[in-house]
Amino acid sequence: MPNEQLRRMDAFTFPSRTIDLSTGEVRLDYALTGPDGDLRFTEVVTLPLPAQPPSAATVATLDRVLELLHLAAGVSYYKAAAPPRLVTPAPLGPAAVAWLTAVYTSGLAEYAYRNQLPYVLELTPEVPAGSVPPATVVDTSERRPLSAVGGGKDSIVSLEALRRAGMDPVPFSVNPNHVIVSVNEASGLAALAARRQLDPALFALNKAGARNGHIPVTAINSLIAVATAVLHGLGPVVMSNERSASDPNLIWNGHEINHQWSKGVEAEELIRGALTEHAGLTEPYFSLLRSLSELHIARLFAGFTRYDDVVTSCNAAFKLHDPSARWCRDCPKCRFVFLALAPFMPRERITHVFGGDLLADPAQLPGYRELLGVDGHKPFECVGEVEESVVALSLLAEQDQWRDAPVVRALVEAVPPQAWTAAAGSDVFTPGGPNFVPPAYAKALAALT
Ligand SMILES: CC(=O)N[C@H]1[C@@H](OP(=O)(O)OP(=O)(O)OC[C@H]2O[C@@H](n3ccc(=O)[nH]c3=O)[C@H](O)[C@@H]2O)O[C@H](CO)[C@@H](O)[C@@H]1O[C@H](C)C(=O)N[C@@H](C)C(=O)N[C@@H](CCC(=O)O)C(=O)O
Ligand SMILES: Nc1ncnc2c1ncn2[C@@H]1O[C@H](COP(=O)(O)OP(=O)(O)OP(=O)(O)O)[C@@H](O)[C@H]1O
Repeated sequence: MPNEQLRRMDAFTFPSRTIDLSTGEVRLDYALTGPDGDLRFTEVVTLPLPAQPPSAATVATLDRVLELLHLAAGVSYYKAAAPPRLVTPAPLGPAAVAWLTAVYTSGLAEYAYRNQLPYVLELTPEVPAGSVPPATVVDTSERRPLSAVGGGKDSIVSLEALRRAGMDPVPFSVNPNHVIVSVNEASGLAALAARRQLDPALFALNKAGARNGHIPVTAINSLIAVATAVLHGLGPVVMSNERSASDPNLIWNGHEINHQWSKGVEAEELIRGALTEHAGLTEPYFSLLRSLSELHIARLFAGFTRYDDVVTSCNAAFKLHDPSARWCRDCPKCRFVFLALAPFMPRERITHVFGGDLLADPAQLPGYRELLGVDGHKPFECVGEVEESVVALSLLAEQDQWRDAPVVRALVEAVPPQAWTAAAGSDVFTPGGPNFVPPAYAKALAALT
């Protein structure tokens, strides 16, 4: 379909959704509609099946969670055209509407900014009038947690905190690649996995030049995790989203543009509200690491050596097409994670983990200048705050093993005096900020910190 036709699309709808309980296959149908005809898409999510068939009550709760997943996973297809109308298939309560609105506006804010589509930031879903039959209340707070694993350092810290506290976590991933499989193997814990298949028609449209950009992928993975927890009779979904995920990259047209929005605390509060209101789950989901900075998490991660051969935080390793084997060693995330881990590891160990030494490579200097706030704005990537980077640098400047590394030396000269002053008074190792961690889990984390 030519791009002009895509641009004339005026609505995005959610025609149907099915689940086959004998295979775990969930089919989510979408449509872009406009004067030149409709464009249909189907995303297929395959949930792992439990040993015993689910009860009718479980299926009813699952269905409510899948209703929310259907809405969230639409962002991938909506963004191909970005029509002005978003039309939901059924009535929703106020918490679900607030969550959905934020997923399509704040969650697509980076996309809107890059494509210069300010109206996306103001999108208001059209929700049919009517009330939603109340969901049956389900309290799973005392059951084994499902711990989302992304292959990087953060989810490893959570998994270890839960394991050490005797909470018997179940690792869970969507589309686990070789990195995630190896991390799970290194943990020694039996993991669950779900499959998610985007409609190939989307890739064809992308190739033909359709609108494209970043989507709030954590919102989607989170709901697949909650659906799996419900189906398997497990407890809360434990995420590993850090404090700085809530901080925007920049402000545009009066709106915060945050690459990591669906990892932030606002998204966490909204999804919890939607799950409680719409699916009846009283303690469905929280981030264990919410009160910690990236630098603090890096210090905790350095305490575990069993994952050194497999841990990979670099996003290039998680691309659907042509992924890198592990760290690419040349992106903002590789640069930031190296900087954050370096103060807490012997130089040989971190060089082994990454397969190279980024602070010995002067070609990395321009990227590090951005991370340290010397040039440009915070990159559109999962990286910590400028202050965290400056604190990490100040720790490196005190260590014999790092002081004379070319990148460390050049950065120490480039960072302005006021940034050093801010770093000196920094609270990066003091947990803080709003969080939704239940008391028993807070104890598990405190034992680690
Ligand atoms: C791996 C990655 O970083 N991908 C981002 C990249 O996409 P790229 O084209 O380079 O590779 P693919 O991920 O293979 O995507 C191929 C196309 O498919 C579209 N797509 C992918 C997944 C999906 O759920 N829906 C889709 O429509 C995608 O747009 C491609 O056209 O650049 C894209 C554009 O900026 C990003 O959207 C891709 O990000 C992935 C969705 C992804 O999984 N990214 C995470 C690693 C990520 O960025 N996590 C953030 C948290 C973001 C959040 O709020 O949840 C983080 O860690 O900070
Ligand atoms: N494929 C996936 N399946 C399930 N959960 C995922 C997946 N990828 C990421 N997550 C979860 O989403 C959240 C954000 O992912 P993120 O990539 O920031 O974390 P990470 O891989 O644990 O650590 P790092 O920040 O070092 O990459 C984490 O809670 C992570 O567990």
